[in-house]
Amino acid sequence: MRDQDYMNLAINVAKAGLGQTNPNPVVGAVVVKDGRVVGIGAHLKAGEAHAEVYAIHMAREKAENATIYVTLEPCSHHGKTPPCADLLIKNKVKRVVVATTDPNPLVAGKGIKKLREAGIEVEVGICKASADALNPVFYHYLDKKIPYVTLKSATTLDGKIATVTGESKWITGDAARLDVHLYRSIHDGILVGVNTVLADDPSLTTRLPDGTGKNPIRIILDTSLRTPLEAKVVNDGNAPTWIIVGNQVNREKLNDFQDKPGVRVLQLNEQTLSVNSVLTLLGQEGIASLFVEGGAEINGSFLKEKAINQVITYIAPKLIGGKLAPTSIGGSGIETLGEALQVVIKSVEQLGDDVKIVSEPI
Ligand SMILES: Nc1c(/N=C/[C@@H](O)[C@H](O)[C@H](O)COP(=O)(O)O)[nH]c(=O)[nH]c1=O
Ligand SMILES: [Zn+2]
Repeated sequence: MRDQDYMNLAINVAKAGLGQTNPNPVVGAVVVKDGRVVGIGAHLKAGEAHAEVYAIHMAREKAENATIYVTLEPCSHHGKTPPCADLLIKNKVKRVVVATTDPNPLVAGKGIKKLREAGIEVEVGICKASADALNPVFYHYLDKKIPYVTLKSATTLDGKIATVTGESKWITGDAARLDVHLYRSIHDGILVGVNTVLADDPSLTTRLPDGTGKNPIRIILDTSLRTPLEAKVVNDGNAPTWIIVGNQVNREKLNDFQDKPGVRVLQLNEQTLSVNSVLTLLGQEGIASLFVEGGAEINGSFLKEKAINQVITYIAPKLIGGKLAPTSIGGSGIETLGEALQVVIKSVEQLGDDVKIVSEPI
């Protein structure tokens, strides 16, 4: 196997931590000695061991004179765990292959420098693009301190999210809906508007066939606190629910929700909720990744602010028409094509009968 092959293995191992490590990045490490893999590790949870620690621990005495492949530069600062660079030096690793350097100013280049000063051969840049593609959430949240926003919509071929009579269950099939639950399971928060709560009474939990998958925090944008007291999101206790309201909501209305399990009402000091204030608040609350499931009005407000980092579109092979049938993005809309949010299509795939398109704003 070549360096690239071992690094691709480390990249795949890193994916074990997806959705579990925020606000830390996912990282993978593979230790190779005399052409044999002797240690593998992934960072699984912020505050717990780093990928290198697991891999070196598994390699034991074979780590001496071995090569370690790490998807991100080994840390050199004393965070919640001792520096990995010191661990590699202590275990007399011979060569360190790093896919990409750490964007964290605390770390950038320091780990590599420490290793080289200890006489360890360090190579940087193998599979850099694939390694960077692991952590868009980490890079974005570190830089901006607001969540990385994925906007998801599910429409018919003619772009509708429901019929003129409001019927929407279901537009997409099981495979696409399962895919949505996989996204939910790796996100810190899922956000809908109160109109979706009123129309669908959604549970917004992760329901994977094997019953695994963590539930994201359910975030409801609800300027005047119209969320019904009997709604699933405030009664099922399956996941925390944060209802974000404007400053016109009075005290007794707020008190109605205080004994609801896991429900927090967060009041912003503005009459109507602006996307930027919501994202700033969620960033402060530690939400690094946000899955926006609409509906149309909410999607419209995120589009207006261009507060979108990734778009997941599911298209079902159905036509329902209807001038009044809602499309996936409502709101006041963008008036000129020149101001359109231009995206790059990253992938197109078939999921059952539906098509899934992943795109990212340029
Ligand atoms: N109508 C559809 C969707 N609809 C999405 C939202 O309008 C629903 O309220 C929300 O997914 C329900 O959440 P739940 O109760 O946790 O299942 N989303 C999809 O991917 N396909 C659809 O056909
Ligand atoms: Zn480390």
